[in-house]
Amino acid sequence: MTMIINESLRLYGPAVGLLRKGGSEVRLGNLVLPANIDILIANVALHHDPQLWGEDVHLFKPDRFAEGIAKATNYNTAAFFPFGLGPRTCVGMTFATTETKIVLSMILQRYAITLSPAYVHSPIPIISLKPQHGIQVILKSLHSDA
Ligand code: HEM
Repeated sequence: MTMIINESLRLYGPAVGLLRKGGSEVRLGNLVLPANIDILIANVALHHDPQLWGEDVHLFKPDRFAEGIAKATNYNTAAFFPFGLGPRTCVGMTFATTETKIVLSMILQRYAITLSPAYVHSPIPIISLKPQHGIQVILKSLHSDA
């Protein structure tokens, strides 16, 4: 389940970018960032970069994470950060992933889920990334008494 959550966060993480404000002028490789610059770090771009993830970057492949995040990213910390990076990293990260696992386990113990033919794949960033037309699924009870 961890692999599935990580792959979902890679392709469809709710936070598509992080905002930072530069203090003083700083040199980053060939770039000189002036003082007081606003910076948008688009993690969504890095999560979809074929140079980091390979030509199948757009495919949903949880197996990428079979040996953990470090191996999946080739030990590149800046390749995958759905919860941010550094001292302001998301304080709800463990809570959010644990809650997701509990809720998914509870649903999957009771229902088989298939995607409805009505579903239209259209992720859209409106503050956070969300499915523009919702996610229509069909739940089939696994228990005859439910
Ligand atoms: C899948 C769910 C979530 C995602 C993808 C997410 C993502 C993020 C990201 C990208 C940041 C900014 C980190 C940075 O600037 O480096 C952040 C900050 C934060 N998140 Fe989350 N978050 C999630 C759930 C939660 C939950 C459930 C809580 C609270 C229970 C939470 C509380 C916070 C707080 C308080 C901050 C600000 C931390 C700070 O500025 O020091 N988040 N989150």
